[in-house]
Amino acid sequence: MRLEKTGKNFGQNIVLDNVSLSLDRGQTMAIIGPSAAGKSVLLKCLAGVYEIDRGEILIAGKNVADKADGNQGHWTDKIGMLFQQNALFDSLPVWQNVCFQLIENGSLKGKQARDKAVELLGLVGLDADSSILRPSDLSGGMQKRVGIARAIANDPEILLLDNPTAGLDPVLSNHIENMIETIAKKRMTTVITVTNDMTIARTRYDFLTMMHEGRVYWSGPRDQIDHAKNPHLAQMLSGSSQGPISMRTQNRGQHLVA
Ligand SMILES: Nc1ncnc2c1ncn2[C@@H]1O[C@H](COP(=O)(O)OP(=O)(O)OP(=O)(O)O)[C@@H](O)[C@H]1O
Repeated sequence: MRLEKTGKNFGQNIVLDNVSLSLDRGQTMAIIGPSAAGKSVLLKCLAGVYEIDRGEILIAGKNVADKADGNQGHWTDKIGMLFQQNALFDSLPVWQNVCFQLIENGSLKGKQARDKAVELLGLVGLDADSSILRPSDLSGGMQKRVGIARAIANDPEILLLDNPTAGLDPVLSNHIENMIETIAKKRMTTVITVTNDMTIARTRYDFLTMMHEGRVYWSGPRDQIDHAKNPHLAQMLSGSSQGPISMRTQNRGQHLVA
């Protein structure tokens, strides 16, 4: 999977600017960065939720962003995504949420789908009883795990996770990160995870990328992190309020702290 000089605007707001990244199958990458850096938009562009305005998204060598080329096909079927707000349907029980895509495309129905959902829920530490509940009956952490179970339901080649451990206790976070690692290594799934947990970012993924104001500020393998001489990265990893990254309002350039 490769992003080549990818760009995305919302009106006048340049949200992704010249983003180039590359991962081989089975490799994993954590993406960090301050609020509004473009992390979620990057994942959504990769998942086909948003179209990019510039550059290329290459999957298995094909530019899937180039509609004219007829390359798009069903590439989004190869992608599983956990959205930041989970995006679960409250009108459906948990098991139908988990197997939503498989039910929709006719791969599974009825008891088969329910059994598959229970199996997937087990992987994320939820018991079978939770499968018949509505998402709103679950705690925030449980909803997050249902979202992860849904993201892996179609055995994706590329797994995109927007803050998978947000709101989870350390034991569960560890369990989820172990599961992500196992999926990546055993199924050769490429994983890109946006996270605010700096320990997870620097220890659990093959590569780390830091974004800031829509650009890649630093990207490299895990063993290079401690040698990086990038003040943005150093500040982000240490969580210091002193440094080049200042607190910003929603609008680019308007700083709360100079
Ligand atoms: N659908 C949209 N329409 C207009 N602007 C958007 C849309 N989605 C995101 N943006 C803008 O794109 C920028 C990047 O947003 P994004 O959600 O990618 O940030 P982020 O790095 O994930 O931040 P956070 O860590 O706070 O979730 C922000 O300025 C945001 O307001």
